[in-house]
Amino acid sequence: QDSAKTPTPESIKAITSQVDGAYIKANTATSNNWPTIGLDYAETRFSKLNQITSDNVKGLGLVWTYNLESSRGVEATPVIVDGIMYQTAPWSVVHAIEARTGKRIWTFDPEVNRELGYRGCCDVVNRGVALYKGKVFVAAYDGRLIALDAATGKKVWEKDTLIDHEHSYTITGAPRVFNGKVVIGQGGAEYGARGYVTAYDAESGNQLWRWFTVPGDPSKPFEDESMEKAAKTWDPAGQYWLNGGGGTPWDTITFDPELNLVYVGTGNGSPWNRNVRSPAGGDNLYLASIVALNADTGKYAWHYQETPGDHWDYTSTQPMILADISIDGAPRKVILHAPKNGFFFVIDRTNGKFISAKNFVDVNWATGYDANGRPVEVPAARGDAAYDSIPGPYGAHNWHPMSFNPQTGLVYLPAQNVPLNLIPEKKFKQNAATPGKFGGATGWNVGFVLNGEPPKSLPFGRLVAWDPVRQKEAWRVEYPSPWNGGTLTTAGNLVFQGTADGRFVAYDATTGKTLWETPTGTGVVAAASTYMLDGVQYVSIAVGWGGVYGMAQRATERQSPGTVYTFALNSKAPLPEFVKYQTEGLLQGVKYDPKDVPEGTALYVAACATCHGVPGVDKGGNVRNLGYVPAEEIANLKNIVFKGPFRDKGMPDFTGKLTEADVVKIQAFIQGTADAIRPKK
Ligand SMILES: O=C(O)c1cc(C(=O)O)c2c(n1)C(=O)C(=O)c1cc(C(=O)O)[nH]c1-2
Ligand SMILES: [Ca+2]
Repeated sequence: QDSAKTPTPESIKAITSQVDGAYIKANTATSNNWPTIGLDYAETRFSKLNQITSDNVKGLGLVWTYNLESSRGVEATPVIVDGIMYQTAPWSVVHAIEARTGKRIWTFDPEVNRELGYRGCCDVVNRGVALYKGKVFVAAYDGRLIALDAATGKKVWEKDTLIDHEHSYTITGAPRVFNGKVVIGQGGAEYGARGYVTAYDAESGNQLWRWFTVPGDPSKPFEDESMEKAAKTWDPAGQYWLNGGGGTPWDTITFDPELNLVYVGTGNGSPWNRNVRSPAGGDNLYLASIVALNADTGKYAWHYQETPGDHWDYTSTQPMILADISIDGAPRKVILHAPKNGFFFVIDRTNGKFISAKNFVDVNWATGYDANGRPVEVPAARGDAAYDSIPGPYGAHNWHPMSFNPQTGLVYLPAQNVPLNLIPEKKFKQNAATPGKFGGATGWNVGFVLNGEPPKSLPFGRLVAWDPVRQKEAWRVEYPSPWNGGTLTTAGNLVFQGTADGRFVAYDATTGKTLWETPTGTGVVAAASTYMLDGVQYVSIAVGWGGVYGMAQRATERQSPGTVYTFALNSKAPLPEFVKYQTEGLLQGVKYDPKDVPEGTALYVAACATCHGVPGVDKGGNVRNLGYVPAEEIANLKNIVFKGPFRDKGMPDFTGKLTEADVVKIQAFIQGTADAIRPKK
């Protein structure tokens, strides 16, 4: 390459210090750069670039790859300005990469204590950085918000954003920056947590405002009027504040420069089960809602609740898109949103008024929405009996970003069903770690027994092209597995998506026809970005299988490290050599007493199942399945469970949480299960 173009700290400083609100707005006119994870403040993920088109995309080839040296889920979209790329990896590690060559500029590891991996429900992922006036902002898994010098990767400031360290708070989301403020939420509502968003001064890190998503302890004063209003929709008999109530805004927070509002997508109830959280019922504001806040003050402006009285982990944290579209002949400023609950929403973003909602997959909890924007519920969905939740808690759409192409008028949406059965827990206790309760030993406490009966719904993964005006599917692509990547759409009439089975694919945006694809080193969950550099259009995607579904499941036999791939027309770099998934045969020969299996089952469900899945039945995702590890490891399980060797990979130390006798029972369950499923000769 032209050495004049090799980035130096001075040149990176000059480039990145230009990035502010005006820059991001100006870039929307050209899409030459990709300065925020969603491309623009509206987070359309629609690029105006059209060098790569549906006619020539078959000539797309690899330019370079960059090894993120990670094994867990990679969820961040690459951010690129003038040849400098910022990408995050698992454990909130930031990489600055030369976009021309794929060479490393710097990396920053916030050194999150790996033993705290279990404090998050859903893999030790990170959804990306925000770039603003020469600084890169990243939220660390352990709750710190960190500002880095974009040129050097050196820390400028760091703030602990957590209100306490007793509840199991973590951060996986990307911060958003606007008007000199950096805003971040957090996760934790599977464990007991109270959600909030906080704005910090981008220069100094000083806290500017904070807004809680749900009311707190009623014996204390309300933080603001919105909390006073919300408290009326909760039943204090549930003592929800002990568990936090939930509403954790763990992903989308979208800034609207035109209306000076910030839209926050709030999370599920904590615990999930409303019958124990708020026994008399109620909407439980502001769970599972879109809430608009004044961007300057953080003051509540309006809300629309997508799932009143959430009962199924139906978060509304899924990425939203701000669009100006014509409905019934009138121009409307809307939010396009597809939360976990399976309905596609069009909301007026000037006032939060419901415009329309339609299910984009089959659902069984509601038959539709009435004219006032309330769901018409199916009573069995809140009953006392075992219930096949469709969508299940993995959502009909999870965090994987969708995109909106104004040329086709279509939204490209990664949809799915992951079957799950919910049995209401009869003797729920706040913050209790009961054997038999999924994740109980590591703090999960949702008020349901999961898969106590085998779910009967069928899994699927699907790319849906959705017309938000007609509320109708235009086309679809079926996949062999749920949990496919986010989407990118372009003026070249293209949709790009990575897949769970390890491919990166380009589709015709109008018809859904497959135009090009390449294999990738592992399953893809993140979304791609595209940008111009020296007159050439590039497409980059970060590949790394994981997230909540990807810890225990897999859909490809490839298991390469997290890797950024960059493509351009007529480029022919060879693909890297892929790493094959290594597995021992089905576990055999560990001695156990069959009488220990029932108790071992309950202990395994509480301590191991969240990450390791079902031994032998699941095949292992980015965390190994214990039915396919060397027999010596299971025979010596206590050496792994107590102060064990995998603590630096995210495994908790179970000292004080399990006893040696418990571990013997868990061994019995693991080997017993492997023996039970072994084909009989
Ligand atoms: O309630 C929460 O606080 C919370 C947090 C997170 C997270 O921070 O990643 C997820 C979820 N919930 C969740 O329900 C979920 O399905 C999920 C998937 C993922 C992922 O990254 O794959 N995170 C989360
Ligand atoms: Ca959740």
